[in-house]
Amino acid sequence: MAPPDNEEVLWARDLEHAHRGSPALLGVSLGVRQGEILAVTGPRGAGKSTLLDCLSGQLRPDAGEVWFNGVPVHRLAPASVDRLRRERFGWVGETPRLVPELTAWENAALPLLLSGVGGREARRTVSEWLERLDVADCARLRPGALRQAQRQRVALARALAHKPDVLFADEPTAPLHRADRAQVLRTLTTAGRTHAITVVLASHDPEVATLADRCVALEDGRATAAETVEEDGVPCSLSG
Ligand SMILES: Nc1ncnc2c1ncn2[C@@H]1O[C@H](COP(=O)(O)OP(=O)(O)OP(=O)(O)O)[C@@H](O)[C@H]1O
Repeated sequence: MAPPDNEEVLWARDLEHAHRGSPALLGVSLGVRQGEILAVTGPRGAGKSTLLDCLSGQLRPDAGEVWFNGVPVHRLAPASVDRLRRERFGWVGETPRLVPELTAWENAALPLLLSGVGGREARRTVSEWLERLDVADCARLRPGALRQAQRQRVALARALAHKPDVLFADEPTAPLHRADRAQVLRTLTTAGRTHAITVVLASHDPEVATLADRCVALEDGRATAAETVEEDGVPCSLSG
């Protein structure tokens, strides 16, 4: 069955998944509108990462459906999932996985170059993102010479430079100090808003909800609350 609401770029119904017999998702349904910033909150082990993995096609759920723009992600062949993820999705995780032999600029440009964008255009686009993310002066350095916060910003530039339809961010600020955390979160959500990129942002930090349009709270693999965040940034509850 196709998703009922065409405004929802991403739609999931009754998702269930267990890791080696241990249940991680127990019937989660949600929809994300084009350009919306959705926070997925909940304590450690609540199922946030499993949900993002299923939504982004990295994990095939045991049961349930995931649709992206009318495409049944849960039924796609691995090669089609890879293509979807490369061309339409961006991903930033807890640990910035950069190629150690490449400079910050080359790392951030990889998805663009792999998708056939010319060197000059890739250079311009990536330079703009590195500038926006305040790491332009690191462009020629390799990851080993960067601080963790700088590496995470480069990973963010890589995830955003090809202007994905959906950016998935799974605990993107977990390894950062408090000041860096706030700045990276703000940069990420601002980038989403100014470029109409849909953002699905998972974190156990309730502060992320203050930056989102809406919040889904998970607990023990179930959605316990789905709330619209007020303009003054009232966070959604964690317990429903
Ligand atoms: N690869 C795995 N093998 C076995 N169990 C797993 C695996 N990944 C997750 N789990 C279990 O599935 C449940 C949900 O984990 P998940 O990582 O999705 O939650 P989370 O909310 O993202 O937690 P965290 O904030 O700690 O990452 C937890 O009980 C976890 O221990």
